[in-house]
Amino acid sequence: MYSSILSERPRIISKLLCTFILARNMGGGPRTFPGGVSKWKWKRMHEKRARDKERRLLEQEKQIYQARIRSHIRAQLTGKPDPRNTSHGPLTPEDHIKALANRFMKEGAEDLWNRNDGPLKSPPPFSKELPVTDRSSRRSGSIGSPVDLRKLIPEHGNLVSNNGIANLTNTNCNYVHTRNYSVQSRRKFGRNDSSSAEDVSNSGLKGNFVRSTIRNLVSNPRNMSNTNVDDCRNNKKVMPKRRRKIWRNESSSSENESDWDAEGEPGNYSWGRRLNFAGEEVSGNDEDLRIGRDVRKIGSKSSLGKYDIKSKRRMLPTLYDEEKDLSEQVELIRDQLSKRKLAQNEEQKTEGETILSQRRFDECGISPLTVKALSSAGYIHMTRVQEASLPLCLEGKDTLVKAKTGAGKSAAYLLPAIETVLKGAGSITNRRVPPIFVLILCPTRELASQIAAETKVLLKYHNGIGVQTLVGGIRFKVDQNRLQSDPSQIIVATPGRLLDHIEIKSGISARLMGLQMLVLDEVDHLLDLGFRKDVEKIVDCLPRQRQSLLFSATIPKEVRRISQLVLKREHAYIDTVGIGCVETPTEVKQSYLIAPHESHFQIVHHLLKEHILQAPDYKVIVFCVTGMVTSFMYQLLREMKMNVREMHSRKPQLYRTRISDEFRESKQLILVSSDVSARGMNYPDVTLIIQVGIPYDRELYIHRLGRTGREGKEGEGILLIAPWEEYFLDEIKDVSLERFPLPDIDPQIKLKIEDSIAKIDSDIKEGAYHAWLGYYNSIREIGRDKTTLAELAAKFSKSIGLQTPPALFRKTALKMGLKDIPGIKIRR
Ligand SMILES: Nc1ncnc2c1ncn2[C@@H]1O[C@H](COP(=O)(O)OP(=O)(O)OP(=O)(O)O)[C@@H](O)[C@H]1O
Repeated sequence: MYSSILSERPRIISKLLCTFILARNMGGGPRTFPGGVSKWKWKRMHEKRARDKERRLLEQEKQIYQARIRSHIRAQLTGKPDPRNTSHGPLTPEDHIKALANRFMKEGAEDLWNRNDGPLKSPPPFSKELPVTDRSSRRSGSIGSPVDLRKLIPEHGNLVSNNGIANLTNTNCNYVHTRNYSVQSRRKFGRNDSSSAEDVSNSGLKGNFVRSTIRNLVSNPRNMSNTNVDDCRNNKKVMPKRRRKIWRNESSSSENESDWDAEGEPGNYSWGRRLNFAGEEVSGNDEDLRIGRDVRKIGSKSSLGKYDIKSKRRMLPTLYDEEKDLSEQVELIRDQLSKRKLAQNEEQKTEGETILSQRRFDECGISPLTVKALSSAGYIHMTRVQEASLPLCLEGKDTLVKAKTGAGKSAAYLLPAIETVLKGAGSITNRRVPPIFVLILCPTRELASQIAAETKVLLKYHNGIGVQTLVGGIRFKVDQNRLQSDPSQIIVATPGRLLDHIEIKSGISARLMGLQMLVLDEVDHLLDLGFRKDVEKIVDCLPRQRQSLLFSATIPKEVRRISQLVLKREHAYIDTVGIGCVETPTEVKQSYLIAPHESHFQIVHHLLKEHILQAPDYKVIVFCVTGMVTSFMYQLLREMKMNVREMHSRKPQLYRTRISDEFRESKQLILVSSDVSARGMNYPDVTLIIQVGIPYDRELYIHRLGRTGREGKEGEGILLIAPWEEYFLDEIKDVSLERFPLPDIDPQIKLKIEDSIAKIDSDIKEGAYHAWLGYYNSIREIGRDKTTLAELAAKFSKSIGLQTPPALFRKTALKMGLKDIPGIKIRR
């Protein structure tokens, strides 16, 4: 049985095979096709071609739609020819679309072109948000129907007619699809609008999403729009909003896009949206999600760094609010501060007028006898500088004080000085030499006398306490006798004379060993080159355990530094002027006049005459640059019948003291002075200061001017300079000066002055005028011929009868860029 089956086996197998093969339905077509390809291969090839064609048509559709949009935009700009295309006029929208159709579809485009598909007459439903479209400016004459794609795609008439119309009417999806697609193709191929769809599909559209969409379209064309919309919706589901923002960051190509994006329509998540940062297509399946994650990663804050434009938006609202609150508060505080400052300024102004504070002397803990003396002198309330400095000075602290001229600085150091003496006198036990408890140094004799006089007023009720001056111009022997007969605890001295006493060992050094307080009035001047060495020597002779008080209206930076020579490291600095404020008195009107130096005498005379007319109780100081010029000016004004006095270093001390006292007490008087009266001198109620010629420096200008407007009173200051002295105005540019026009001088007065000058020059002060002119001319010559400086200096010194030229001469020369004058000692 088995053997028969085995023998029959080949036959059975062949029969079965035959049955199986013959039973198959092979279809009616040929088994092979041209080129020897099988039926299946043939079929696949055709399917592929159909897909490609479909894809191409879709691309054309998109590009034509884009062209319509562009054309629409151009339609609005009609009449504005493209500046780049100067040889041709602008195309009409129809021509433009036609040309594009020709370009995209090559053959037969003319026939395919539907004239009714001209520029968009009305936007598609989804283009409501199209911002570039100015509806009012839309051109008429075009037909409003959408592009008839049936004519463009005859082979798939049905398919595309459904889809084309659906695409246009149905949705943002397709529109966005198209736009994004174009973005993508621009990314990939640059701005090559004519790139074929094939190129695009070959190079860029490789994502599953694209493939599945096209496959879907081919297999079931009717579903195209739905498929896309569905896909879009699906995409929306899978794509979180944040990803959309990242996309927006990257795509900056169109304002439309951002608007549409903001709407959040489904179409926003179409093909174009699926680009990664490299511009590659990203599909919507799992792989896409992974890529999407990558996209997120690439676009993360850390990767974008400073280019992350969202970083600002990410600020927590609370933080932002806090910051806003804070800035509002800061503004409020600033506002309040400026108001307070204004109020303070007002207050200061009012206080400045009276210079007095609210604090009384009996509140500050000084001796009742001193308070009594103050009261009888009419001092009840402290001035501002006294209020600020007294507590520290009375504590025994080293202090550097800056306060405006006429602010009451003298009393501010005299009161602690008296207290020091009182304390020191109480602690004396059987000393053989009566100690000097307080030493006050000042630069001029007149100032020393003035300080001593003021001290005496304050010591009125203090028996046994005395003050004595040691100044030049008095016979040395007289000084010595007084020191022996009346050993005072307070000495007011000029540095030169005190040093003389120390050097000849008159016994003063021993007395100075008990010194407890050193005061430097006009400290900036005392520590200036002219005095510094003398001051240093004096300080070296003084005990280290002492209190030092330094006062001035002007304290330049270098003086602050040098003041360490005298002050302890831990000293106090009081500045009642204020940082950035000018030291000149607020109530003084300042002006300047530039005139040739030959006319200065006439101008001074004219100014004085005018002032006398305006202020019957006039009291004027005229400052001149040298003693010689001062003397000459005095002579001239006296010749012109003016009530005038002179004050300069060429006059004997007794005369100077007498004149100083007289001027202090008088009214209707003119004092012509050199700089001996410039600092510290307290001549009450001076109405006008005239400075003829530039002062040595800015500080001297302030001190000269400070002889008026004291105690907050009103005053006036005029600076009269020659044209070459104009450079000085730069040095005082922070001070507000008004320029005066040149006055018209009466020719008769002019003649009279010229006669007087001639008379003085020949009869009274031989050569003085010429010396004065020589001074100016010499300085002018320095500017012209720098090599002759030494000669000029010598000539000038000789011409004015001096051994050495004045400091101003040297300073001016230096300012003009000259080297120092060799071998000539400078005189101050
Ligand atoms: N507490 C006070 N009450 C009233 N008057 C005062 C008081 N203190 C000082 N004075 C007066 O103020 C005027 C100016 O004082 P003082 O000469 O001390 O000024 P200063 O600041 O030293 O000026 P300068 O810087 O020119 O030397 C003087 O006439 C003085 O009598």
